[in-house]
Amino acid sequence: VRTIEGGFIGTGLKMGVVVARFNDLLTEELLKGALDCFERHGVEEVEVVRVPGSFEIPLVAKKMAESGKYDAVLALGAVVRGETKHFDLVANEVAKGVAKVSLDTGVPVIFGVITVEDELQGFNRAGVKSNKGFEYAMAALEMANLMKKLE
Ligand SMILES: O=c1[nH]c(NC[C@H](O)[C@H](O)[C@H](O)CO)c([N+](=O)[O-])c(=O)[nH]1
Repeated sequence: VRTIEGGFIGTGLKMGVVVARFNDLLTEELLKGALDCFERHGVEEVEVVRVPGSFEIPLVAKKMAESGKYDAVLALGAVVRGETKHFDLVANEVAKGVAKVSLDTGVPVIFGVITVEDELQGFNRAGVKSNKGFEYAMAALEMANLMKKLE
């Protein structure tokens, strides 16, 4: 049986990150975790693009993926139910949009948008208990390497 897996070595990989400014107390922490992960795995080329909110992520992720400049695109955002009545709308649209971009372009786009009830839950995921940004960056490394192996 031959199993194919993507490793976590980042040298030679080009990573794109699109991060929402909305709830930036949370998203900047997610970004810090992701950049720490990339750096510690040897990624030398990372470009960070900021958008107003998570709803804008899919369009910019598509533009980045289509540019052919990145081995993977990491989408970071935080949708907090407490603040918005249209929590589900934003969260669902972003998830659907990110998945579509990935399939349409063939570039891994990692869904790193935390959807939480309130800011405290958000902080728990953005560094207090764990940093989901680091974890999502690991998925980006694995997928970037895996796609190269499947070529
Ligand atoms: O990233 C977020 N954007 C949010 N809204 C802004 C949205 O992403 C767009 O930027 C805005 O609708 C303009 O298109 C949020 N809320 O509404 O609460 C949120 O919790 N998180």
